[in-house]
Amino acid sequence: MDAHAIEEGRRRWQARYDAANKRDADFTTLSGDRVAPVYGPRSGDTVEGFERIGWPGEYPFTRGLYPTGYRGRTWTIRQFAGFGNAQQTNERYKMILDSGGGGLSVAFDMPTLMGRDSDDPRSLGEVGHCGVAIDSAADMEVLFSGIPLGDVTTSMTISGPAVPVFCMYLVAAERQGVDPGVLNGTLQTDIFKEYIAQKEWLFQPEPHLRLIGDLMEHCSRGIPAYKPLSVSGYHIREAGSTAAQELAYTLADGFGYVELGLSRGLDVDTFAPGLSFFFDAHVDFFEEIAKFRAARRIWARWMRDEYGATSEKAQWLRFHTQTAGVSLTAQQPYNNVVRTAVEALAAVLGGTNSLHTNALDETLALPSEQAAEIALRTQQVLMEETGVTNVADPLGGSWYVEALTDRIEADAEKIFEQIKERGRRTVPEGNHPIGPITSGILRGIEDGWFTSEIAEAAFTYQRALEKDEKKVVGVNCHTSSVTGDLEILRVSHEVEHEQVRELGRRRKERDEAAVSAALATMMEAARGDANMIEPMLDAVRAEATLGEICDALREEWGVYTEPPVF
Ligand SMILES: CC(C)(COP(=O)(O)OP(=O)(O)OC[C@H]1O[C@@H](n2cnc3c(N)ncnc32)[C@H](O)[C@@H]1OP(=O)(O)O)[C@@H](O)C(=O)NCCC(=O)NCCSC(=O)CCC(=O)O
Repeated sequence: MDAHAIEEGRRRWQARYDAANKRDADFTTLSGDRVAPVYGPRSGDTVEGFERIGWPGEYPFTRGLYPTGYRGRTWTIRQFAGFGNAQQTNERYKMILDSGGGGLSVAFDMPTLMGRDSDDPRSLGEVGHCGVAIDSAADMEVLFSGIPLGDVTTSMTISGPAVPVFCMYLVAAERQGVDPGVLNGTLQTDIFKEYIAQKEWLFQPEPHLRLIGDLMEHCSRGIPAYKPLSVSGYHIREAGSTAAQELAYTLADGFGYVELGLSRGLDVDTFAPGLSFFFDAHVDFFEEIAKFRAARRIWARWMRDEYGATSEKAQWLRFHTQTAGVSLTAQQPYNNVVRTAVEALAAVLGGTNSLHTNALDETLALPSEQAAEIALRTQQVLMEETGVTNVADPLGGSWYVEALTDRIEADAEKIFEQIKERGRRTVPEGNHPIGPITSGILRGIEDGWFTSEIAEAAFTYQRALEKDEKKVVGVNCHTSSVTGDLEILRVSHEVEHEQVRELGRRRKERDEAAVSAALATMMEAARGDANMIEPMLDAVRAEATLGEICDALREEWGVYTEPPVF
């Protein structure tokens, strides 16, 4: 790009920066020097390929979504939390909000994630262990008691049974007297990544996609600020993928949901802002920063050029980041604080919109209160002390970071082509029921391609670790240590007994005939084409349980079984 065009861009950025709201904060260095809100090429310089880098707040958004960077608003501190019953988790949420957490993020226990009630025999021993147990709308009401749902943005990490859990959240809001139309938050919902990596699915892919389509339609019509999908690379990376695979599979999944919305006749500029993303921040500092920058650029280009998005918000890739659970070690667990800080810094320098920092004890158990506090304080140290919020995309223009960004983007584009090619093999061009990328994803799930690609990458890394080519402190180098064992959080089995008793009591008190009638109406919708959200909401209002709703759907749609791959 020639010097004149660069100067024009700088002026455009400056005008938008001047017009935007800024935080009332000190934007100087520790020594008191003023710094500019963004840096770019020297005046008069020509920079080849500068249109790929650009300025914060404009297409292709490589340098961030906002002209102000974090001067307008800092990232949301959103700590993922949940354990025991709704009452215990509610207390933890109040502690998080009181200590400066900016939003909530619900972790559900394994039975809830699998759409099973706490008294299901398969739930035995798991209730309240890796998250909070939610059986019905009454639990959701307790979970958010005293927390105004109209004011606090809440993210819920659940995909298989996301839709009935979302209905419980809407009913809890109704019971607080909050108009569901004003709710703002995020539901994970991303079923593609369940088949690809996390493996917590319920139904066959096609009916499940129809249910997600119903959810997208419902939200885009009536809950405009809510993000019904958090397209997740985190679990793909944690399963052992490379950074480029994480990026490419996740963005491809995102394209799949765009194709789903378009196939339902929804307007891309209306529904696309409801697609949000979720990435891992692993320990290779610069590669991660490059990944986040490439993610924004690829998404903006595909949304504009492939899917016809014209509004900026529909081209924006907004993302939450979690530091890499898989990088934490049980050996010398205090080192995990350092890893988490470095990973969190990479997320921030990559422009994350929301962040969770892992607790040092998470390889051993759910975080203790002290470990959760250190994790939260890690973000606060970055935000308040280090000066990283002063300048937007401070690494933009670094030869290394720009080259890495380009390389990861090129690798991702190659993977998109492979996915499309798999789709072409299944369905002839022009006949895709949802879209070409979706056909490729479904084929890749069906024939185990994603799983084996990830397994291959995981194996390559593990071999490198075992040959000492890659190092992990405390594991294959610097192993001697004076630190002792950590106190870890143990969730008592009494929680399970209490939850089962409470569920039994609620079942006795509800109007059985109303529950059966509401479930029957919901199943009629499931068998036809009508949007299922309203009838599901009625079932939830009648206190139908999560297990009852999911079992009815499992019966109709069939349970997914993964094909064996050797
Ligand atoms: C979009 C995100 C990513 C973030 O939403 P947030 O509400 O926190 O932030 P946001 O939308 O970026 O910002 C809030 C509002 O401020 C505006 N805003 C932000 N920065 C601004 C700036 N500089 N200038 C002007 N406006 C700005 C935004 O446009 C938005 O307004 P408007 O709305 O008006 O635009 C959302 O989807 C989210 O919260 N995701 C979290 C997902 C999550 O928690 N997942 C946990 C998974 S945990 C898991 O899976 C477990 C893994 C394990 O196994 O451990």
